[in-house]
Amino acid sequence: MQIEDTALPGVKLITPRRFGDHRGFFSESYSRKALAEQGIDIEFCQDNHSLSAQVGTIRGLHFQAPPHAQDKLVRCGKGSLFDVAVDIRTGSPTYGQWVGYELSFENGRQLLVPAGFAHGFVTLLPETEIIYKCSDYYAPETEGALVWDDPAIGIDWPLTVDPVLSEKDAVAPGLDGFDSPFTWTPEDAA
Ligand SMILES: Cc1cn([C@H]2C[C@H](O)[C@@H](COP(=O)(O)OP(=O)(O)O[C@H]3O[C@H](C)C(=O)[C@H](O)[C@H]3O)O2)c(=O)[nH]c1=O
Repeated sequence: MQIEDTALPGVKLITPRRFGDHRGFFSESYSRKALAEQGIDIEFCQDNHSLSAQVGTIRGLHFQAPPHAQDKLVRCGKGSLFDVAVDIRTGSPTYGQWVGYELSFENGRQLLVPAGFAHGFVTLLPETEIIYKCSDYYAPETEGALVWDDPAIGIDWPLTVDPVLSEKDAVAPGLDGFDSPFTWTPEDAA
């Protein structure tokens, strides 16, 4: 398994090994032990799986606030998507900055999105399925959202069509005036 740092400390790009043969491939898509051996020891408790039928479906930018903040380990089970993490920790040197990567069935890549980061994605193929592990349970009373196209964040979405959005996502607020429930500490830089 390959683990790569990104421009946002804590956000990691993870590529599990695939064993190909005449039948196809086998991959350990998740191993707590393998991650812990590389310093990533998270106790995930909930798996999420969603299907987005249309290209250009954007889900996000979402987060859960403490005490139910979620680390997420995201992968694409079918199709392709551009997965984005945004640093929303007050005081962080990278506050409001984002990283994005194509996760697809083909490339098998995964993105670790720690608590303190908003998460969202846009689909690049029809019938795309996202599967992700969460380190805390769904707690709708703690959910928060930021609007996908906030110029203050400036995500360069690979969009070729008008986005397909939920009603909630279409009216989410921007970063201006956002009172983040997360605070960065120097230990986060470690
Ligand atoms: C997130 C969640 C939702 N739900 C129910 C609530 C709604 O009735 C339905 C759809 O929820 P929502 O429209 O919030 O789904 P997404 O827009 O895909 O939200 C997710 O999108 C981005 C990409 C995320 O990272 C979050 O996990 C999550 O916010 O599923 C549950 O029952 N459990 C859950 O954990």
